Amino acid sequence: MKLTFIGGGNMATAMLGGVLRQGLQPADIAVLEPSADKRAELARQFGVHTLAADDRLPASEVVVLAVKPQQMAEAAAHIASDIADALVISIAAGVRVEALSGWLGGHRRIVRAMPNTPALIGKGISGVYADPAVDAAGRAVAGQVLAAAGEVVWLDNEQQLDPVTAVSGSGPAYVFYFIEALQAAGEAQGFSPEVARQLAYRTFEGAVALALQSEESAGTLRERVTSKGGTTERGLAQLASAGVEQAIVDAVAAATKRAAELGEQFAGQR
Ligand SMILES: NC(=O)C1=CN([C@@H]2O[C@H](COP(=O)(O)OP(=O)(O)OC[C@H]3O[C@@H](n4cnc5c(N)ncnc54)[C@H](O)[C@@H]3O)[C@@H](O)[C@H]2O)C=CC1
Ligand SMILES: O=C(O)[C@@H]1CCC=N1
Repeated sequence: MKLTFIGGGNMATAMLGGVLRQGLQPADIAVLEPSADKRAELARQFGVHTLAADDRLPASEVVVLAVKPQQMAEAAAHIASDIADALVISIAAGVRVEALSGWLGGHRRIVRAMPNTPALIGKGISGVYADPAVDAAGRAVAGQVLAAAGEVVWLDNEQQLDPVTAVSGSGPAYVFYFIEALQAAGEAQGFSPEVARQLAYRTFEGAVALALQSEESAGTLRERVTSKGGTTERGLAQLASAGVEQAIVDAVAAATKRAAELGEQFAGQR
């Protein structure tokens, strides 16, 4: 499979890690990236072929659009005459199939996906939506590319991509935020940064591994940690009185709204 990424930033780098680990050859992958420094780094790190902003696209079966929403119109217009019948996978937040199709000269073999950065180590999760014009073979190819990043959840309508973006696309940032806070809290109690880091990181790793393996809900596992009259009860009461659960609900609602705003912003643009 010949695969070309448009944009070689954070997310393309994360996905490259996944597809190479799955056995795709670096010689079959090209990345179009305007920054010379990033091109050099991509070639060094992955051995893939790199293209500068003005270069024409090589013949590709799959083209992954991995630029920011605000960069998409220009990036798509640049490749519109080179994509032939390639399957185009956009990973941009918000930007809808209609807008992409317009910038790509009416192309309809378009899949939208929302992966996340753990793709780099094959532990991502992607929500995926295919335009009805994409046939079963196209969906299978998209599934194969995204499976390299981790688990795949197919969506049957495009709107669902907005809350997927808010929950799992942005989600690693919420988790890192919590890890940072737990580490800082350990340091505030007098531990060195190294020890506080070890305590916080291993706690996350262990709790998530336990939750994934367990038949019990996260709520039941939480109750098992919480002894009556003990320390966890006191700590959780503090989280509840600070409204942390509602803050998480509000964060996801705000991120969903932002994804929808991005969709509106680029709808109907030519
Ligand atoms: N970072 C994340 O966790 C996730 C990001 N996304 C989506 O992935 C897309 C890319 O995000 P990041 O990788 O974080 O951004 P980034 O800024 O790291 O990467 C974008 C890259 O595109 C390049 N670029 C700019 N204009 C270009 C053009 N006209 N043609 C080709 N390349 C161009 C930039 O030089 C940059 O290296 C965004 O649309 C975002 O919504 C999706 C899931 C997760
Ligand atoms: O923050 C963003 O807009 C992108 C989409 C999901 C994660 N990063």
